[in-house]
Amino acid sequence: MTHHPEETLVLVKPDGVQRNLVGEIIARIERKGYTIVDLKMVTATRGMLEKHYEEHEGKPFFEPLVEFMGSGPVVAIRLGGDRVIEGFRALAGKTDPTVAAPGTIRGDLGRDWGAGVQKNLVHGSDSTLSAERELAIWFG
Ligand SMILES: Nc1ncnc2c1ncn2[C@@H]1O[C@H](COP(=O)(O)OP(=O)(O)OP(=O)(O)O)[C@@H](O)[C@H]1O
Repeated sequence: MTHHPEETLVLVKPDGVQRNLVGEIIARIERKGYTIVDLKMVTATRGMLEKHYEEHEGKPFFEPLVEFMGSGPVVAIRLGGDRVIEGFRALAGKTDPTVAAPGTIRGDLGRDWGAGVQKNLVHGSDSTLSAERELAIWFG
């Protein structure tokens, strides 16, 4: 049987695009050895974001998060590689960029800009099930 490496959805969020960190973030992903299978820049619709963040619906940060994520273009990446889901999340670092470990994308490039942990540069799917669901939203 042929070997199909795992895939995950990575997003460079609007703060990463606005700060011109797309190249830096992609360079880290490539140096780690993962494969960019597909990539596009897109400004998400409200519908896409409501689906993407459906697990957070009703939480106090949901509305501001959807608004922020639709405030400008994001770079969506279909990323492949063995254990890429956990591997990319390790590269990204903890959700809160203020305390994310140095060496990670969020730890090296992120901080609190006054809206708590919202502007944390990247998203990465957290399970095979979310990866499949999220890749369908962003890549159809
Ligand atoms: N308390 C909060 N206040 C503001 N924004 C938040 C808060 N918690 C989470 N977020 C935002 O919602 C996103 C999704 O939250 P989640 O808990 O799934 O974090 P994560 O799994 O580390 O991040 P992601 O799913 O984006 O990789 C976070 O990346 C962050 O942008």
